[in-house]
Parts: sequence; C-alpha cells; structure tokens
Amino acid sequence: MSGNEGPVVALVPAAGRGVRLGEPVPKAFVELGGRSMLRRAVDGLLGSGVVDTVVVIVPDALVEAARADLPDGVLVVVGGEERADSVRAGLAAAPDAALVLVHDAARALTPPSLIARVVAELQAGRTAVVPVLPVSDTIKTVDVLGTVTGTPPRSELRAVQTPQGFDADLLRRAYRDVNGDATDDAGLVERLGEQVRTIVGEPEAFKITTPWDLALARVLLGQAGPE
Ligand SMILES: Nc1ccn([C@@H]2O[C@H](COP(=O)(O)OP(=O)(O)OP(=O)(O)O)[C@@H](O)[C@H]2O)c(=O)n1
Ligand SMILES: C[C@](O)(CO)[C@H](O)COP(=O)(O)O
Repeated sequence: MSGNEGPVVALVPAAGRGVRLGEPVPKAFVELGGRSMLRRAVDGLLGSGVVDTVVVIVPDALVEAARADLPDGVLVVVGGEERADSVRAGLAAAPDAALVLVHDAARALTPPSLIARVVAELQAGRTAVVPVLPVSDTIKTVDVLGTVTGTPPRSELRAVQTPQGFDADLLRRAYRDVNGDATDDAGLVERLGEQVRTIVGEPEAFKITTPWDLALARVLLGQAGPE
C-alpha cells in the first residue's frame, strides 16, 4: 500500500433538525457543557492535529450563527434535505482534498485520538476506514408488523461511528456513481465494490440522537444528570 500525505479535509454534516432529540433548536446548535455540539465536534477535529481544513454543513438559516460560533478559517456551507445531500455539498466545497473525513456534529464527544487513528490508516494507504464497536445486544430483523424475520449472528455485527475516512477521489466517485440511499458514507463506497477497513471505535464517539443520549453526554461532562 502506498501512503497518501495530501491535504486532509474534514466535512461536518450539521444540517439535520434533530427531530428525535426534540430540542427547540437544530441539534448541532444545542448547548453541551458551555459549547454547541457543533463547536465541540469542530474543536475535536482541530485538536487532533491531523486535519488541515474543516467544512461544516448547516441549515440555510443558521449559516451566520455557525460562522459566529466557530473559529476563523472553518468553512460554512448550506446543507440539504438528507444527510447525503449535506455531505455532497461539503464535498463540493473541498476540491483540493486528498483525504476526506466525514464526521457527524452529533458525535460531539469524539476523542481527538480516534480522529488521528482514522487519518493514520488513510496515510498508510487504506482508502476507506470506519471506526466500529461490537454490539452487545442481540439484533433481530423484523417485518412491518414487528414480527421477527431473522437473527443475524452477533459476531458478524458492528455498530459504526464517525469520523469515516476516505481517499477523496474514491468518495467523490461513490457520491457521483452510486444510486440510492445509504445511511453512512462507507455504504456508498461498499456499493462500488471497494473494500472498507474497520478500526476499533470509542464509546465516547456515540451519536447524540435522543434526550437520553444528551443526558448521558452531560453526565459524562460532569454536569447535572438524572437524580
Ligand atoms: N439533512 C441532514 C440530516 C442530517 N445531517 C447531519 O448528519 C448527522 C447525523 O444525523 P442525525 O444524528 O440523524 O441528525 P438529525 O438528522 O438531525 O436527527 P433526526 O433524524 O432525529 O432529525 C448530524 O450531525 C446531522 O446534523 C445533515 O447534515 N443534513
Ligand atoms: C453515519 C452514521 O453516524 C454511522 O453510524 C449514521 O449512519 C448516521 O445515521 P443518521 O440516521 O443520519 O443519524
């Protein structure tokens, strides 16, 4: 494997509404321990020391709010209806990237060391890298009525986190050539028939999705938690 030492650009999709969280402001702008979730995610990327440029993707109405919230030099662009539309908008704003990280603003407590490990794998020559954790529950598939249709072997299952890292040309090809939905960026790369490498993720990189997740994040930061 030959290495890739070109510019590393991190795309931060932050244009979701946060319906499952149910806060009055879009999720990335929710305050968490004195900083917005978006600011925490960006600070983690910059703090890793391995990211050259950060592009955040936010709702149209919050572009100015994001600029005011973020350090100078962070690019702010407008996102789209679905997460993939937002990532596509971020990719278009990063034409000179050699390596791309895609990192949810919702994973606000991701340790910088995980970000550095993803980039190290890319620089060692991997072209698609995702952090994963084993699942501890048994997972079942169900039909529309909720009847169980199967039990995939747990040993083959992993919960996937971000940042997901890619050779920039590969990710651009995936976004250009693959039709249909994927719930993560690696899913598009897989459909090209390309190999995706896993590395061990971090519990702190969990996605803050529900009020329970937000409460957990606040407890982890030492803020008031449940009685
Ligand atoms: N159109 C969208 C939808 C999602 N995201 C971002 O993708 C990340 C992961 O999405 P998720 O956690 O599901 O956030 P939401 O879509 O906001 O959540 P919900 O489905 O509860 O509304 C988040 O940082 C979110 O802001 C985005 O940039 N553009
Ligand atoms: C990309 C992701 O965080 C990997 O687990 C996840 O798939 C995002 O899904 P969401 O439904 O947009 O939160």
